[in-house]
Amino acid sequence: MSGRTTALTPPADAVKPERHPDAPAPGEIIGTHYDRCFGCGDGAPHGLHLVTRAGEGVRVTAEFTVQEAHQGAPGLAHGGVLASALDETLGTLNWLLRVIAVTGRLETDFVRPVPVGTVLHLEAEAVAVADRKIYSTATGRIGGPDGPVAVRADALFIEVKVDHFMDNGRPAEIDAALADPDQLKVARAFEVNP
Ligand SMILES: CCCCCCCCCCCCCCCC(=O)SCCNC(=O)CCNC(=O)[C@H](O)C(C)(C)COP(=O)(O)OP(=O)(O)OC[C@H]1O[C@@H](n2cnc3c(N)ncnc32)[C@H](O)[C@@H]1OP(=O)(O)O
Repeated sequence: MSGRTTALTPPADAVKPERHPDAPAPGEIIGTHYDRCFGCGDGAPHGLHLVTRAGEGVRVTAEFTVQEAHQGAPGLAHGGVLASALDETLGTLNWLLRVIAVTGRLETDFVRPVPVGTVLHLEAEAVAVADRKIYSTATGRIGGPDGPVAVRADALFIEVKVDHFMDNGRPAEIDAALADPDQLKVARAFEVNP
């Protein structure tokens, strides 16, 4: 992690993140946390449809194919879309920690242009935890998992309770989520009781 701003430098009392004993095994696909999520949901038509796998330790890998709907300049991915792919991959790390957390800060470097049709190979790792704060870092490579880095990010996620969504989400979608048994299963996986 580059720690480019002090906000992304873990404090002295930060500890190494610990993979939860019930976390998905290395190599296992980590399912979507919400069917309509722009990052990982199957029910988001213009979404990224990211498929993420658990890695060793507190690491995940993901692949994202840049589609025509993701362009910013002709034939090239929009930077915000690439930042979303990094954000989603980083967010999935919290599954391995078994905590619900949202992005507080995301710092992104765009190193190489990413053409439409490219498969972006993403890798993320949680590097430190301090109370509710989870520090993590990610890269996106092109041309293969060992190809050159096209994008990278450092992030700070903040642990929240399920009330964060109940209190702030639009009621129509919250009610639909609570009525969906699959969504409730996801919430139980996070050990929350909505
Ligand atoms: C029915 C439902 C089922 C649900 C089933 C599960 C669903 C699972 C969904 C997961 C979804 C993931 C999706 C992908 C990841 C997103 O894209 S998440 C969406 C984007 N992010 C957001 O919307 C977050 C918006 N921000 C907020 O709501 C609030 O600012 C936060 C982040 C919750 C923090 O507020 P707070 O809880 O009041 O915390 P606060 O006391 O201000 O800060 C706590 C600590 O964090 C630090 N901090 C806070 N913000 C920042 C910041 N921006 N920069 C630096 N430090 C910060 C503070 O300085 C403080 O540090 P200490 O003083 O403890 O050292």
